[in-house]
Amino acid sequence: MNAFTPSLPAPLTTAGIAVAPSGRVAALSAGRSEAWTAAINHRFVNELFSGELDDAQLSYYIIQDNQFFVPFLELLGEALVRADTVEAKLVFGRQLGMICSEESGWFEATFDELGVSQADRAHPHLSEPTRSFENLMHKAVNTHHYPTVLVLLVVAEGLYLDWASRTDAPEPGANLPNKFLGWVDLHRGDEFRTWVQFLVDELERASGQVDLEELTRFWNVAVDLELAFFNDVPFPLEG
Ligand SMILES: Cc1ncc(CN)c(N)n1
Repeated sequence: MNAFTPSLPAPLTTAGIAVAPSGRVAALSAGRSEAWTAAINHRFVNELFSGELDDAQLSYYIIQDNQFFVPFLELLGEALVRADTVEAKLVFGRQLGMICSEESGWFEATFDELGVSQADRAHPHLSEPTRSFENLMHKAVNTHHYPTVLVLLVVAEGLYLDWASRTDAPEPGANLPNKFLGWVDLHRGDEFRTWVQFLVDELERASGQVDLEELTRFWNVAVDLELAFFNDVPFPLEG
């Protein structure tokens, strides 16, 4: 990097999440900051913002993401079970309620709008990144280890908050169909930022005495899979 290259925002900071500079989350995120930056600035996100994704591309993405949804719910459920304070359990319970209503509603409305078949909603062919993500989430749930579960939640929610909070994102209420703007809106704003800050703070607190090596393995694979998930959406070759 030369003197004229602006430094890139560190993971989680695009939306103003506070990360202790010498803490565990900063250490975990440092190793995959390039992949994180590549994901939040992906062409998929650019064309979601501009509404240029065609229906086949958006359908491909949401069919796969709908398969991500159930293991993600189970991950949240495991976090609720393993959380060591009542306050944290309440936060997880509220977030479960939100995604089972608002987020699930966006999927259904968008499937209807795009004319996605019942077979593709329920039993699609799973892409390699979707299959690997499912495996990773099941593996994390089966550790029954709160900090490990939190690592996947921080990556999945923090990376989505970061891309949806880019300064070039369409404004709330912009003249853009809900199939695009609705997905952006679900991943930004004060409530979603507060949720991600909670996850980061919980991970910082709960991982204080934990060996970082295993957590780092989960962090790195999760960030790589987020990037692979976007890379998997078919785009015509640029030329
Ligand atoms: C692949 C992926 N990663 C994260 C999110 C946000 N929960 C998501 N919907 N899909």
